[in-house]
Amino acid sequence: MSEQGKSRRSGQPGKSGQDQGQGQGQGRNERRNDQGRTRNRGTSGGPRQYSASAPSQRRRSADPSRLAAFETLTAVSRDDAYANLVLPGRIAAHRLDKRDAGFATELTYGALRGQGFYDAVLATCVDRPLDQLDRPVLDALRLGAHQLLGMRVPSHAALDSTVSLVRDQIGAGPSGLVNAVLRKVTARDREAWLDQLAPVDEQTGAASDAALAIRHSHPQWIIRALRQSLANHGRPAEGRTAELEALLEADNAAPVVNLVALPGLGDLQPVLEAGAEPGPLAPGSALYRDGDAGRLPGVKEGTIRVQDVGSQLTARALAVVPVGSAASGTQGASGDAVAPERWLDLCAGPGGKAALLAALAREQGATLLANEPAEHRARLVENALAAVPGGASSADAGNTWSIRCGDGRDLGAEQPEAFDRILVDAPCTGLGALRRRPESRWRRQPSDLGPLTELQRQLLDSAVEALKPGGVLGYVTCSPHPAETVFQVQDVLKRHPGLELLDTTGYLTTVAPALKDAGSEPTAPAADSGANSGTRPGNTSQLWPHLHATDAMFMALFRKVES
Ligand SMILES: C[S@@+](CC[C@H](N)C(=O)[O-])C[C@H]1O[C@@H](n2cnc3c(N)ncnc32)[C@H](O)[C@@H]1O
Repeated sequence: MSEQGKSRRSGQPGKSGQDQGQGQGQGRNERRNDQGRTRNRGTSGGPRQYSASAPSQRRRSADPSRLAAFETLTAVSRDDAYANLVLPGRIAAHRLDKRDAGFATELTYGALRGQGFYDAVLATCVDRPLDQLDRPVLDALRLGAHQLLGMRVPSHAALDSTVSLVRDQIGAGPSGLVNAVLRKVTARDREAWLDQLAPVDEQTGAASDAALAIRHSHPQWIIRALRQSLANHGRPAEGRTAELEALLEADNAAPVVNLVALPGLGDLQPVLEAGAEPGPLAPGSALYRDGDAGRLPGVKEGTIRVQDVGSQLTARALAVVPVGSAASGTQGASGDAVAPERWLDLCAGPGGKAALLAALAREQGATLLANEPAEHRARLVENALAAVPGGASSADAGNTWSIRCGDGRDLGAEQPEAFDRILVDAPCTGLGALRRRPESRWRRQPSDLGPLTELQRQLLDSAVEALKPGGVLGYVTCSPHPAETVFQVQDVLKRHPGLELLDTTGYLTTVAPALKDAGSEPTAPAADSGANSGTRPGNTSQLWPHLHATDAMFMALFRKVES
């Protein structure tokens, strides 16, 4: 199989691709190294005050697990790094055992998730605005505050260890300030701080958005968007605030590791024997609660993959929808053999869904083109797909999959009516994955929505053009924000009257019957919400962390009506 234009064979992502990776927290034209740090940022995090002693001398006296957490936080705040990419390297560098690695992980993620609350507390204990503190000092204060107010670390241990860390890593002067501030923090426990800073109405028990923002450590604009989305999805008005709080709490809970065995390639049995439990929702899935999933059999080989169950279900649902008679893969009236189906993953990086789709395509005798514009992310896609035989550069005949490194907005014009199934897993705010990306809620801004929704719209238009008549399109976001989900669906239906919205919930429950059995189907726009024009209940689907223990994935399935 040879792809035209900017298409590249496996292993050779094209030079034409630019990093336009807004997907899940990434900005345009960013480059990240293996540690997840942006390159060439130098010391953009503002002035730093390091002590005069050599790093090797300093490190000797700092507690290694706290040091790993501190280094991760400073990389996040100074270099815009992703904590989940930096932390494993720091854990390895400090040779932390399982227990200490667990402590460092809780400390890092807890401090990042709880930043809204901890900053509100710290602001009352510091004699200047927090943004006037050196960033490493603020990072250390957040680590101290989380130990004092969010973990069961005895106060004296939290205080002493944080002060030593600051003395070793930043200097004696800042350690005095940190000592004084954290002593003030110890004056109240968590509940007392919440009562002071984020009171609830004594009569009604209701909290303002400002109070919820502190109580659950989310920016207010995200709280408003989540409330709106719950309302649009017909969640009962009575108890909606309690439901909103349950959702915010789910965002703050560490997610259980979800695994998937690539169909026809991965064997779940050894993983279950190694301590994983069978996944209750998705076929071929497992949950792992016991440490480093990287050590489980099959994970290194890539046939067992770490992937949120919501993501698994969207890929599987796209694969089961029947395509119309004009598309490939269906038997003609004469019974003649027809061409294999062609599948497209338009926004594939880093390749989670593409790997599952490629394995499903291989089983169904179809082929997959995985497209990604950012070169370094296209390489991640290639790594993800490596476990599936039949890559375009492999000796294997058949070429199950290939990679194109280019802008998905060009693909429709480049290859019109070429694909039977297309996944548009669009770049989005990622508000549905706050559990996994603890820093992203503080990075995202409401102003991100405009460019992202415009890009989603253009990618959808390109996908519609690339879709064969009778073909199936899956639109997916890892966000429940109405502008990225139900309103995007209404708009695409208006722009393309030849698109038919399918029973998405029906297909999701086909691949995950447990969703129905548990009486917990994905939610759909309510009749009176204004978000359902042109749609029926069930024909878009929203999963939720607090209802389904998945990321808040949205999916809408369409078919291009044959002319
Ligand atoms: C939500 S992520 C996709 C996640 C992926 N499907 C997975 O399951 O691993 C969105 C991806 O879209 C890519 N992207 C950004 N701009 C794009 C464009 N113009 N065309 C195609 N993809 C784009 C981003 O780089 C990012 O990798």
